[in-house]
Amino acid sequence: MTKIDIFSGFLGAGKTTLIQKLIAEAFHGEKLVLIENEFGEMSIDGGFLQDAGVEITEMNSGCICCSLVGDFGEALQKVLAQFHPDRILIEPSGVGKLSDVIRAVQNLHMDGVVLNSFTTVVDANKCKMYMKNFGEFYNDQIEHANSIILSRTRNIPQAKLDSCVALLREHNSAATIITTPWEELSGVQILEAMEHKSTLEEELKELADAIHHHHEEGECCCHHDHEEDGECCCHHDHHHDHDHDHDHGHHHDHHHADEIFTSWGIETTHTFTAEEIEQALTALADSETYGVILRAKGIVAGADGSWIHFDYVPEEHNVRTGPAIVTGRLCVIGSHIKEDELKKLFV
Ligand SMILES: Nc1nc2c(ncn2[C@@H]2O[C@H](COP(=O)(O)OP(=O)(O)OP(=O)(O)O)[C@@H](O)[C@H]2O)c(=O)[nH]1
Repeated sequence: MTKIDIFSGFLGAGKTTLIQKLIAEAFHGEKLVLIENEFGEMSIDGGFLQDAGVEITEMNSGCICCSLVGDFGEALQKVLAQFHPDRILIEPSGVGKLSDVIRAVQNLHMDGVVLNSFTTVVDANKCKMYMKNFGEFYNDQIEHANSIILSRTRNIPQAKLDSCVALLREHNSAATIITTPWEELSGVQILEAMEHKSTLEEELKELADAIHHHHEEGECCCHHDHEEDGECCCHHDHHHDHDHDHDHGHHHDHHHADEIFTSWGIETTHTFTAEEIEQALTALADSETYGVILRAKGIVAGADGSWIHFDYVPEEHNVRTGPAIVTGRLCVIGSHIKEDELKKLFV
């Protein structure tokens, strides 16, 4: 039996960090496959997972709710046949809807596979802001999680933590919520909370009902009403769909991630100093100039021969040295981002 664990969470919440901890501390002796569906031009990571002997399948094309159904099914079948893993870890894009991912997995009806857990990682400091600004995506991730794991709770003011938990509870009364800083917990403790069976069973039942309902309505995973043409928009090009909606003068309140979020990425042979990267990341907070930047990450050559690895989420960035990669690359994700201005910073 292969367990599937889904690790949802908004851009930069800490999904990869959590997976890393569980691999180091909780999944000992298990054969693991990680399927990543990054939003953006390229996936950037420091290679730690390969080092840990984890098979990685990347799916970098397209929106999760549509591409998942076909490509994802294929990717899953392939890794099952090839590796017979004990566990498949799925890390959907930070702007993917968890309900779409769960539904896509369930619709595959694969033998020998059990949906084991669906977890959402939440940055405790940004919960309120993201709920307000990106609720359609963010709240879906909260509502469908059977456990919610807060990141960055170490030095958070008590009142902020309380209000974060209260907000989460408004959207999900049943999930196990982990509020303890991860450093104080073992991976095994976290995994036990993730696998909290009773809520998972309830959640699966609710989802089964929802899927049944969904089929009755003749809707596809996009929640669009396709009665007019009887076809699921998943087979269409998204942009075509928009035209279609405009043509018929009706609008819907369901968005694809790529309608709201955009990404810009480059491969670069330029060298940078750590100070230059620091300055560039500090500048990203200026949303007038750059748009709302939600996430940036990259690995670029340092002017001194080292390699610079960096991460950015609003109000926080991290610049460090790390191993070389085959060519420098970086990626920026946000809402209404201004590529021309970003180029001035990084090109
Ligand atoms: N201080 C602190 N930083 C954290 C914590 N979790 C993650 N980070 C940092 O936040 C940044 C993003 O973490 P990731 O684990 O890459 O987040 P992700 O959800 O995989 O991000 P995406 O790449 O957008 O999918 C990194 O710089 C982490 O080191 C935490 O609990 N505390």
